[in-house]
Amino acid sequence: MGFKEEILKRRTFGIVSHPDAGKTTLTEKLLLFGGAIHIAGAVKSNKIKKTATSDFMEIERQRGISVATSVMGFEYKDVKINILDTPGHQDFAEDTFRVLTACDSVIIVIDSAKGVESQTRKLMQVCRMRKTPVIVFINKLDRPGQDPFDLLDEIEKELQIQVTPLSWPIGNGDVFKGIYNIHKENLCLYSASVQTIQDGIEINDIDSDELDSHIGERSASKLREDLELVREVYPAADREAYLQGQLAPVFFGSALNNFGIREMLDCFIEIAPTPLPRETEERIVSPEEEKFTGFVFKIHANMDPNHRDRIAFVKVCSGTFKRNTNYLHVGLGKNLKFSTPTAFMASKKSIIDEAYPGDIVGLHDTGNFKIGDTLTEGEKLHFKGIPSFSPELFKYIENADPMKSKQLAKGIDQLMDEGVAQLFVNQFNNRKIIGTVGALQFEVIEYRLLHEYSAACRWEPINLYKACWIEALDDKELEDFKLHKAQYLAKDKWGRDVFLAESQYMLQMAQSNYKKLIFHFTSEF
Ligand SMILES: Nc1nc2c(ncn2[C@@H]2O[C@H](COP(=O)(O)OP(=O)(O)OP(=O)(O)O)[C@@H](O)[C@H]2O)c(=O)[nH]1
Repeated sequence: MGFKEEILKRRTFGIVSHPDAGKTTLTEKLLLFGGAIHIAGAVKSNKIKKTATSDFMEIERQRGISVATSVMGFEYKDVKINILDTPGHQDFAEDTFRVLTACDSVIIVIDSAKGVESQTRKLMQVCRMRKTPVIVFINKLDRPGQDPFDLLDEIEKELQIQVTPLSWPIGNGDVFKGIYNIHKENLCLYSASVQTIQDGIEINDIDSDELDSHIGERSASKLREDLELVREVYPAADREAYLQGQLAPVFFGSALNNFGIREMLDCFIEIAPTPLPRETEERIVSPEEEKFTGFVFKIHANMDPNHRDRIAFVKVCSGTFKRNTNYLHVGLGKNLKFSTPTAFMASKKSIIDEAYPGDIVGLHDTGNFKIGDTLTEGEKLHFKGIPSFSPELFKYIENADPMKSKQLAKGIDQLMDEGVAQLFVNQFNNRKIIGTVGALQFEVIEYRLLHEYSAACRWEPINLYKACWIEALDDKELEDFKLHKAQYLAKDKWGRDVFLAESQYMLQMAQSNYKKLIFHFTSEF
């Protein structure tokens, strides 16, 4: 197979959801279609349950598992599909945002009873920023849920995207009868007891009695009414609009019962984008370019505390990645070669000789990589689009063991490279502030510093509302701001100016007093 065909064959996407909506279950069922796994239950959830907050062994164990489940590849109808799994727990949402930067499209799972939840909203915000094509899977139709029209309304309103249903549910909960596949114009009947996947029944004319004979008169007339309304209210499927991130096809089903998934998967391989061009600070890189480029979007620490090595996940953006070949690590300005690059097929890892655009390669790393690093065949490129978000929680980190200050500094450095949390250094007093999305991260950092770096840390409270990246439209105003707010200024890991706002009021005051400064909640603007 030629290089071009290899690219056209690939679809790399992420599955995201609010915890418990059914992401892991859906992933597992998708893998079953690919024949990548043969039994249900083979994919472990990498969820960290709330009850495990202080159970560090559990966290460690989970971290180990999610190395294998972070990336899963499988083939379906001659298409090579790479699924990127994302942590469900919101304390690790930052990790999810970064994984999204390596996806060419996204499937969002929504619980039909709960509708759009907080995490979904946040994740969609990232997709919108990046104009990522999105497919929505409304799950758990076997349980009582909301009216489908209400759900679609909520999705449009809350996620700010137009939708077009491509399948339609017939009832839900105890009276769930199946779905009508609008895309293919056929009927799939649901049976809680029969889990094998049935072929859809072709219904050429939904006004025919045939429909009644399958689902009963009442459901048939309700379905006809619903479909008429669907046609009137929602735009027709439009691949271009989907690819632009403006229109989300919606499917209904039950992941647990493997129902409604094939319909989505068949549509997915038809419409989902092949590997997309990527923006770098210097130029746009097209996947068809001959020379290899890629970037690190995730770093995973290994389980074994005696070996400090980690796995850096690299998304291949262009050209062919080859084993044992020298590549330029642009950040370090140094050539590196990799003798054991790994690919992830379902839950097993294997060493590969080559990888193509769209693929994810795992590289053993002894501390060379940080998130966002670029590898090329010599060109100095910097891939854009790895955002940091203003954390929700902040604490000063202090050294609790003066004999180990070097270890602590190194540990903090490496954990930040991994993207476990964000470090801000206050420019006024030089104190280090760690910002996280959730409380669990502080515990993880403390635990890992101790066990992986033999360093002890202590947390001290700091009263902060937000850390905002400053964009100055006027240098004078920035200077003036820095002079007056010296105590509240910090640098992030990249040396960018950050304003530490103690309260919403303080931020609003800054915004109204300094009109030519823009305060951003994400580092990418
Ligand atoms: N009734 C029903 N339950 C489902 C369905 N899909 C998933 N579940 C259940 O919902 C719960 C959560 O499913 P998971 O797949 O673990 O959810 P998740 O989104 O991966 O959760 P996180 O890993 O926390 O993000 C599990 O108990 C599943 O068995 C479904 O279609 N119907």
